Amino acid sequence: MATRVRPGSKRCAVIGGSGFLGRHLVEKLQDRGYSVSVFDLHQSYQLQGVTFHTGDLCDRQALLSALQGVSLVFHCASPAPASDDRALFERVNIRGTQTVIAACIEAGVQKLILTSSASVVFEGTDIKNGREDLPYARKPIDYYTATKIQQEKLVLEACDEQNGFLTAAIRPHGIFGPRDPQLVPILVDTARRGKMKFIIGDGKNLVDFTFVENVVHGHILAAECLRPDSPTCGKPYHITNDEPVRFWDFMSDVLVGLGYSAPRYHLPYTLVYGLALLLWLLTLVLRPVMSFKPTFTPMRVALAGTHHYYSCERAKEDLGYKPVVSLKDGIQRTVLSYPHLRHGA
Ligand SMILES: NC(=O)C1=CN([C@@H]2O[C@H](COP(=O)(O)OP(=O)(O)OC[C@H]3O[C@@H](n4cnc5c(N)ncnc54)[C@H](OP(=O)(O)O)[C@@H]3O)[C@@H](O)[C@H]2O)C=CC1
Ligand SMILES: CC(C)CCC[C@@H](C)[C@H]1CC[C@H]2C3=C(CC[C@]12C)[C@@]1(C)CCC(=O)C[C@@H]1CC3
Repeated sequence: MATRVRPGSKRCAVIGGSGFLGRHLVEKLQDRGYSVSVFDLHQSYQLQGVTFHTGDLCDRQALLSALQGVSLVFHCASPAPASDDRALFERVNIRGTQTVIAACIEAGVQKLILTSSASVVFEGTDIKNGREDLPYARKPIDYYTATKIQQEKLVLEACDEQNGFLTAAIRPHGIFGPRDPQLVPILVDTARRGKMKFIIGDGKNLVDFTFVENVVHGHILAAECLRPDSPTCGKPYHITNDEPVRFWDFMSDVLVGLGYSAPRYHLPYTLVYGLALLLWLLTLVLRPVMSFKPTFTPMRVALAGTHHYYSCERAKEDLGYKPVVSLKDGIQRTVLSYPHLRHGA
């Protein structure tokens, strides 16, 4: 094991710091006086005072050189769920996370905070105010989620108070905000192709959407509360906006805010889910000869048509968490940040 980094040092590294959440985290950490470095496949921006290391997190040597002198690591890298690439998820989220843990220990890092996902307990059926003690999904809804479960277990099991290596996991849900490459762009693309006319199910299902700055806030609180003997050691925390909202109201607010029409016509959930499943199976069969990516995947349909919202009581109690941006303000700031996606732009 390397020489231990001075306890209380404010040197941290963000693995995945070029991504959507990672970059917001880097910016806030810098504001709070941390000295920050980024480890990612690529460098997507420049920020004075931030050092970038490009490399693959599965490469232990590359990680080791990036982690020298770092006391706190945030691991928020993952292949995008939309890639639906089982081998890639297993390589990066499972074996890569084992490499991250080993490199952290070897470099003398003291704290590791993982960005997990609230979806680790979601099996495609209703979850209302779910707490962290719900069992992991036995039948995860996709490969992405299956590997996020393994990843979270690895990180939490690595927590070793005796040897001074402390870990915790943040489970956000439905992150949105400026620069998100996923939720708003996919929504707008679907609307532009005339496919956002339908509501899947009765439209009354409640879901958590979490403004990115609240997710960042949860990560930093977890890192700062993670001390030997603190209740945070080895624990997962739901971090949400604490304002469950009807999935279709949220979608409509974003669409209308950007000048598109809200979906109006209802389609039965089981019909759409069945069709999405058929289409997904077809993409698997046809993959050797052609590749296409359906908009309505079984995972998206399940997310769009069921209740799934989570209690963040544990984060409130252990971390003193409270959302810093309301859902209404978050939606407004998000909509304003995408002028190029406005209707007619
Ligand atoms: N967005 C959401 O709604 C939710 C996200 N999460 C989790 O939050 C985290 C961040 O997600 P988000 O910011 O949305 O995702 P992004 O894709 O924007 O960011 C992930 C970053 O990790 C990088 N990366 C991927 N593979 C590797 C690798 N092998 N080595 C080094 N870097 C790599 C990506 O590079 P590249 O772009 O080149 O692939 C990207 O820069 C993820 O762990 C995700 O599972 C959890 C719940 C909800
Ligand atoms: C086409 C429409 C039915 C839906 C368009 C919006 C969706 C792209 C998003 C709605 C909920 C989002 C979500 C995620 C990705 C984007 C959505 C499906 C995650 C799967 C991202 C990664 C996670 O860990 C969980 C997220 C749940 C919510």
